[in-house]
Amino acid sequence: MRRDYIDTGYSPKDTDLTCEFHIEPSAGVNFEEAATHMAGESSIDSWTEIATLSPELAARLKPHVFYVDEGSQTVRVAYSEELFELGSVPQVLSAVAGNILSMKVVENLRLQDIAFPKSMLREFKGPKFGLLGVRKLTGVEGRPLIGTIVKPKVGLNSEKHAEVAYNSFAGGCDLVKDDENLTDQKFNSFEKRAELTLKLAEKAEAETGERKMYICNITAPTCKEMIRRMNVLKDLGAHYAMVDIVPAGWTALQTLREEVEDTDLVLHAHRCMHSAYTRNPRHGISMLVVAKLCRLIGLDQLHIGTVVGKMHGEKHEVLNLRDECVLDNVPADESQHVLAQDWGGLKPMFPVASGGLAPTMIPDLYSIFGRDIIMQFGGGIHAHPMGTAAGATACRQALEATLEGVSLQEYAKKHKELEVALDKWLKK
Ligand SMILES: O=C(O)[C@H](O)COP(=O)(O)O
Ligand SMILES: [Mg+2]
Repeated sequence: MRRDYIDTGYSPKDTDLTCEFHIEPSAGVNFEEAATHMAGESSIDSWTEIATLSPELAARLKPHVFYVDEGSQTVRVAYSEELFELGSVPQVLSAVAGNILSMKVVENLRLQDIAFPKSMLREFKGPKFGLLGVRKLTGVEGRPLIGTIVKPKVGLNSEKHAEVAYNSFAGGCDLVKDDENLTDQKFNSFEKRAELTLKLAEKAEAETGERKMYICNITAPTCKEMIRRMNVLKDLGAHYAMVDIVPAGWTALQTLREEVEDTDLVLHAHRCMHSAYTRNPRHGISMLVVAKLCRLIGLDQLHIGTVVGKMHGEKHEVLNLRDECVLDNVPADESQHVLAQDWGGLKPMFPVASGGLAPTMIPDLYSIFGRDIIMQFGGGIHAHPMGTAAGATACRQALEATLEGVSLQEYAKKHKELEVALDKWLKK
């Protein structure tokens, strides 16, 4: 063993950042050796003994692998806070999810969770609005929010896009958002779409007496351009902006969060592309880590999966994400690779279920997530045989039925839009 990083007698300090990893050593490498290499490479060490690393420096900054379970291929490592730039998500990831994922000594390696110390939490603002702020802004209390994604994902011009959004609002949607791959294309420019859609959101508000929020995607090639788009939205009177968190990157998210201080926009986080590194259960970074970084940085709403829809993710994993979004104190759950996290007063995020949902799934969604969830329906609204507005109405009817404890079939007897939705999506 090159270094004494395996230290199962060590108790992590309050100021340590701790990580849980799943490790599969490569053939011929023993488990503790792989863990030692991984701990060293993610902190102070190199592939060979380095003369420039004095015993004093190593003693002060060395990682402590304080939990080792070869059977479950799990280790936990405590890192001194001194190793980190406390307010920098990119720097933390360059350390604990950086070179180590590429090392030959491991066949597979996955960062399962990071527990952040208070000293680090203090460097981040967390969400400006979060769950309670969104409830206040939308005026929706005591029930899940209903949202949609304008479909088709891309291709509609700005006028048509705004019209589809208007129909969704008029039918009963609280929120209407862009799809992840709609940004600023020739057929539908950012500026024109934002202007027309926000105008029709206002019209729908006046007609329905409900708050109607349009969530425009500001994902762009540079942070400078994203900030410009945020300011365009602010000047148009918008309350929201959406960003594709993984394609845009962590530095961009931290930059946008700073801009929220001036623009006062709620940040909706679309997690598209996360599965490039979260889906393989044996390698990469878990979605739990992604969710925690989003809360730390201060995004307000985050897609966490659907359980019953089209997106990958077992119920227990999705519920762990939900808990990490909303709880002030997350208890440790060894079997789920969840470390305890006291969020130190950072506000909860509003979890979003989106992808492959139909109004017929609302009772299941409600029993899985409860009331603090944003339910989003794309195809489940725009494919309604009576059109978009009826699709949105069917969702509101299904939610009313669920909240009243009435079956959808019973409620549909007096609610045509729901009846048609059941006919389409239940009898297939
Ligand atoms: O961005 C999303 O969440 C998806 O576009 C949802 O669309 P769907 O409901 O049609 O799957
Ligand atoms: Mg989408």
